Amino acid sequence: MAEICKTSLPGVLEIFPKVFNDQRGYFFESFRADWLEKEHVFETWVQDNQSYSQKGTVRGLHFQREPFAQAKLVRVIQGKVLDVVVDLRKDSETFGSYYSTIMDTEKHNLLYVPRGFAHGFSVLEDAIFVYKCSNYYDKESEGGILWNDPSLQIDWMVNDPIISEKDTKWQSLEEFKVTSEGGL
Ligand SMILES: Cc1cn([C@H]2C[C@H](O)[C@@H](COP(=O)(O)OP(=O)(O)O[C@H]3O[C@@H](C)C(=O)[C@@H](O)[C@H]3O)O2)c(=O)[nH]c1=O
Repeated sequence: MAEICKTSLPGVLEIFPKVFNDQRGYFFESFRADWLEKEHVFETWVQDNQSYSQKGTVRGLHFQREPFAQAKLVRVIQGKVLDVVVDLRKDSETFGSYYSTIMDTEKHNLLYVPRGFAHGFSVLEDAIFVYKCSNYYDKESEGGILWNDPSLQIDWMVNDPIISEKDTKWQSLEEFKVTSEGGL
């Protein structure tokens, strides 16, 4: 059975599947609804996404606003990333804190990211990143926080990252707090 671990941010779960290795290769269960149900999380996943990124890329930090807010269940199927989530939930005791973890194809770990978090990752080895979303993509609902926000002090473990133009223009956490009246 997979190991379901609470993290430093209430609601964020890290999942370590049981991997069966033998002379052919490996087998593991990559998704089970009951992993989350045991933690009283009930999601209907409606969209799966896949991206490929070169080593040195940073994508993030992204969220969608209500009514298109998304929970995500993320993992890598090739390569290695540093996955990062930032708590943007209004009135959360951990508002403005982040959790990061290395995701790779040895541990095959997954991260459950609830609504109300910004999410991003940096690419430590060329990576295929896949994730389930609990709501559909909606361009108008997209939001973000600057990946290198000075108050977050995230160590992304990459220098001079490859980044989209869009991701250079998000708000700082301070600006976000003001414009969102304290959070998501
Ligand atoms: C996310 C997304 C993008 N797109 C389109 C929009 C755009 O033209 C192209 C690339 O989009 P982006 O640059 O936003 O892709 P990307 O930077 O990979 O965006 C993703 O980043 C990670 C960190 C997340 O957490 C995701 O939720 C998502 O925001 O794909 C969709 O059609 N559907 C989607 O669900």
